[in-house]
Amino acid sequence: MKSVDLKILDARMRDYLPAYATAGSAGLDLRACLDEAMTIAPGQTVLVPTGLAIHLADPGYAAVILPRSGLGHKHGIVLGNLVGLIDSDYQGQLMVSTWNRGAEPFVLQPLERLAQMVIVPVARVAFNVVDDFEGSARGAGGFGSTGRQ
Ligand SMILES: O=c1ccn([C@H]2C[C@H](O)[C@@H](COP(=O)(O)OP(=O)(O)OP(=O)(O)O)O2)c(=O)[nH]1
Ligand SMILES: [Mg+2]
Repeated sequence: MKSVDLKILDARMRDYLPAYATAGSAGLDLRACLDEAMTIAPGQTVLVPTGLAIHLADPGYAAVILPRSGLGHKHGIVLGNLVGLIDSDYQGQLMVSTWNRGAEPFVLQPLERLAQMVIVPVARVAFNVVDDFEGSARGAGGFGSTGRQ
């Protein structure tokens, strides 16, 4: 398993480090590093600190922050940026843009798990500018061009 440097920015997080819940989990839950409960009104977006920083260091990796399915589906708590992308050279605090897209106020509790982070491999490319592409089966056929069945 790859080792990633992690800084604990708030001492309370020491006992709540992100961990895989099961041997097959892809996501690491991120918690709300809050001093007190916070009510997020319908339609409101708040930036929630996690009390943690990571430094992936290797440009062949990134982290993505995704909603937790239960919070998103049942309570409308998703991400203001839809998906958060953590660059391999980012060393600042992991922040969760938290959007209540639901119809009811949502009370976010201190240390509640509010989003999840997935570490992903990244292919970085150099562009080769051309006038024409080599032919492909799809060509420029776009949305729906292969039909529905
Ligand atoms: O949900 C998120 C998204 C991003 N970040 C941090 C890590 C990321 O590396 C940095 C910049 O994010 P991004 O590149 O998506 O934002 P930007 O608006 O393009 O800002 P910048 O000009 O800093 O690149 O902010 C978070 O902590 N949480
Ligand atoms: Mg950017």
